Amino acid sequence: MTLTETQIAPPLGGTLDARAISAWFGDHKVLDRVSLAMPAGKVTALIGPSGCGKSTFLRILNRMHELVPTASLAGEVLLDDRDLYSAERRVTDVRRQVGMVFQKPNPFPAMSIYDNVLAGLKLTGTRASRSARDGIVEETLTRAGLWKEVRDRLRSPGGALSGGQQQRLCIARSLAVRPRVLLMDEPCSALDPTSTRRIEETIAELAGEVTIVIVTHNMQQAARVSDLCAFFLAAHGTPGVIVEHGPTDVMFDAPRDERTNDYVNGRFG
Ligand SMILES: Nc1ncnc2c1ncn2[C@@H]1O[C@H](COP(=O)(O)OP(=O)(O)OP(=O)(O)O)[C@@H](O)[C@H]1O
Repeated sequence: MTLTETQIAPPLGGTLDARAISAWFGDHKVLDRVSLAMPAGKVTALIGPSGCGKSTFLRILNRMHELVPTASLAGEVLLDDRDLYSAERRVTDVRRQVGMVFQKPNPFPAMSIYDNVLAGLKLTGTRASRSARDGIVEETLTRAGLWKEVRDRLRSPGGALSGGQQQRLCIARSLAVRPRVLLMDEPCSALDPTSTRRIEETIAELAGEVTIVIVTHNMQQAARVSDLCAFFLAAHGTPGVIVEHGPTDVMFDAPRDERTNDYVNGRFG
């Protein structure tokens, strides 16, 4: 694939629809028939106590779960009505369309900021002219809220940035391959409050353009950044299920289930 300047406009987010997802590590079942629709351009937060399967569910959404040798799953994940797990679907294509930002910022530390942004494009074999590359770097760093801070030092190593800047660089790197969906697994848990707030602003700016699914333990963060919330729970060694999901304001102000109410108000977990 060769990119031209006209092709670097951001695509609109896609709708993800997970249907009856069960997951195992070996014979340990960790999710039981979890269904969740994650609407295009919205931010969906996955909340719940440790070990209830949120990260596993997230990693199923871009086929990273299958990287674990003992892992298996049942159910289907549709991206705009097409199953990510169908036989004709290439896993590299799935991971390009459904990007991932991890808990710990993981830029290539010795690689320049400029090359870090383009690293995913190189991996997918995408060729681009010099001016198209410059355009992608500026556009994605701008969308990730980092451009103004790094525009004068694009050739500096990614590892020289602060933790919060590194995380925004990783967001820019994810955006450079033009994903329809961005998965974020506790993206702020390694960051200070100021950097956390900056990432939250970035999420707000990206919403609408990209569908975002974020795992967070921080209830204030879930309330601030998400449109929709899903509350996961795994009771007493049983596999994780979604107890309740819906608009974030309802989940926080008027949940239907007492367990949701207790969790969002910090009474367990
Ligand atoms: N690679 C793995 N191999 C075996 N078991 C795993 C693996 N990853 C996760 N598990 C198990 O799957 C279950 C769900 O873990 P998962 O990390 O998805 O939960 P979580 O809700 O994201 O937890 P946390 O909030 O602590 O990150 C746990 O029992 C965990 O021990």
